[in-house]
Amino acid sequence: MPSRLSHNSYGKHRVRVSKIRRPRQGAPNTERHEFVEAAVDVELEGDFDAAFTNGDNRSVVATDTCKNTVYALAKDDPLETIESFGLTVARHFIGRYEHVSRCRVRLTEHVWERLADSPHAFVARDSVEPTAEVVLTRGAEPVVTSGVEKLMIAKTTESGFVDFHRDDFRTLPDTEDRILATEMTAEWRLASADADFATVRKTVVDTMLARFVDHYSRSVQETLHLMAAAALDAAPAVAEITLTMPNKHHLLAKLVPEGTANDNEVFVVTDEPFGYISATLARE
Ligand SMILES: O=c1[nH]c(=O)c2[nH]c(=O)[nH]c2[nH]1
Repeated sequence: MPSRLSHNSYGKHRVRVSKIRRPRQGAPNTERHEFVEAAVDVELEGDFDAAFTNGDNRSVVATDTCKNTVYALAKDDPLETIESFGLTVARHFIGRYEHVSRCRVRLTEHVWERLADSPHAFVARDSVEPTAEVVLTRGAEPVVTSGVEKLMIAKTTESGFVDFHRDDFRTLPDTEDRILATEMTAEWRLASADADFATVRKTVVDTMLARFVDHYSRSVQETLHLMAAAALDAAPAVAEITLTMPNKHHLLAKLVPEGTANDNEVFVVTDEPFGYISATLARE
């Protein structure tokens, strides 16, 4: 069967790195540390066809080398944000290897919060994972997309779902009062790689959360759209935003003994199947 290699990429995923930023003053147990942790995916595209089609590895920068590179770059990069470290990694691969035409770096941060104002103790309280993706194509500007995963939000009223399509496959009744719960993923593409990533991140997340609270939700679709539109309005540095909201259903529990009332108090929480709602909003 004749075939053509139409696309290929390779790299190392989940290179887990942490860094202590040390002010380098005072005794080791008194200096005030900053502690950051991320998992880094590196993917390369370029002149690698021969490795796939001929077993010719001469151009292959080993995935093990990709892993070593992440740790080597973390020594000198302050890891100020996952976006800025992603840019450092992508620029390294494009700068050093002429046969690499595109480098895609995806990072997920594991957030450590300072504990009890200690100079060197931290706690991870939050399920939220900040994410970033940097795609650098040779000869082009880097494209930076920031995001969050596992942002768990819920409201216990001010949500309903009525008047949806009627046919003989529908069984779900209209409801004017239900729990709306989701584990949101958001990704926002920055118009420029020079953006102040941390400030934009705070603006986007705070704005979306405020919008989640401030209205009666007629559907996940409407709420998602309101949140994305508010984020675009509040953050001019964002060119496009995609939100994904799985609908984590809380279904009214049928209580025993038979006939016991359940006045919207006790619910069965279901994982699967779940509704899956997603949309992208771009600036006009
Ligand atoms: O907000 C919702 N959107 C839907 O599309 C949907 N479908 C469903 O069964 N429940 C819900 N809720």
